Amino acid sequence: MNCIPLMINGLPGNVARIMAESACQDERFTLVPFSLTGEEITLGQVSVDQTKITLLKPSERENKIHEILESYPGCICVDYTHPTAVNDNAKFYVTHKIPFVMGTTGGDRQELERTVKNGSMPAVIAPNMAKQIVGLQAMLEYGANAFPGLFKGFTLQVKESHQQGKADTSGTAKALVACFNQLGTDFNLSDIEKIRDPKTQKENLGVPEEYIGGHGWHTYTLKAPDGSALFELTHNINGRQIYVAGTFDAVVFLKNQIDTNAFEQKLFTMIDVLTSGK
Ligand SMILES: NC(=O)C1=CN([C@@H]2O[C@H](COP(=O)(O)OP(=O)(O)OC[C@H]3O[C@@H](n4cnc5c(N)ncnc54)[C@H](OP(=O)(O)O)[C@@H]3O)[C@@H](O)[C@H]2O)C=CC1
Ligand SMILES: O=C(O)C1=N[C@H](C(=O)O)C[C@H](O)C1
Repeated sequence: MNCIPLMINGLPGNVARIMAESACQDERFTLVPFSLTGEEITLGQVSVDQTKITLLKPSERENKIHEILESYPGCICVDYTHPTAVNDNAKFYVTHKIPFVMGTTGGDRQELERTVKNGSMPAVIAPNMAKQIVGLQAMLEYGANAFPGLFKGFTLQVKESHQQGKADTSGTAKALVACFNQLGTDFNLSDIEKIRDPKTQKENLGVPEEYIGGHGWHTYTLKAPDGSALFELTHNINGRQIYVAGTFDAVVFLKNQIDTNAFEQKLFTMIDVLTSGK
């Protein structure tokens, strides 16, 4: 397979950096030496491995993108930016006919889906790229479709803990709540408990010190109305490395879509990627 040119957007952010470093070590990809960044970023360049990556602010990117696409034909974008950037970035990719993986959470998700469906290139959008969590999500979706109302009358409590700088409520938690509600709970997204205080994370939850700055710990608790039954689902992720393999599978999945079909379907999730087995 020829190397896929990969443009990782969101540098110098935390997840984008791990993706870019991992892409440099992965012979399936060529890292494109440009990255979309935020308007406030003062850095002009960052170094990843031996590669110098030029950062492009929203006000600069239109002038540069044609040259980038000419130099890196077949380029695929990976977006780990900011919830406030999701919709504009998606429109940018669609306008320039760039297939993309949207790992960034937040924004207007319905508008995001419409943007992709009205475009001409495929995209994978998922609030969680960790394959094991995607699998768990698929199992819950299966359960919700097969046994709707199974937990009717049960109460649901949702707690998610992330690094203090996380801008939004966990997109993963929101996606799982949708399954639990189909299973019969009546839970409002605004009742998700966001834990962002490092002291609480360390002392009450037991998040290891070295991961206070980068973790995603989630617990969903279902209780029977009379208190006689309790079910709990927990997934605790330390660090961010786990998101790399799924993201890169999504890129290869998109490349296969482009090579093999006429894009009847443009919008894909990580469950599609996992199901494809590629
Ligand atoms: N799907 C998944 O599996 C996962 C998703 N995520 C999601 O990825 C996103 C990024 O997380 P994380 O790296 O921790 O966040 P960070 O805040 O560390 O990084 C985000 C970066 O994006 C930059 N940015 C802001 N606006 C734009 C813009 N318009 N275009 C491009 N870049 C921009 C920020 O710049 P500035 O600092 O100036 O704002 C910052 O450098 C979050 O939404 C998070 O929830 C995280 C992990 C896994
Ligand atoms: O910001 C993060 O860190 C994460 N964001 C995603 C989310 O909002 O669910 C995925 C994971 O929890 C890490």
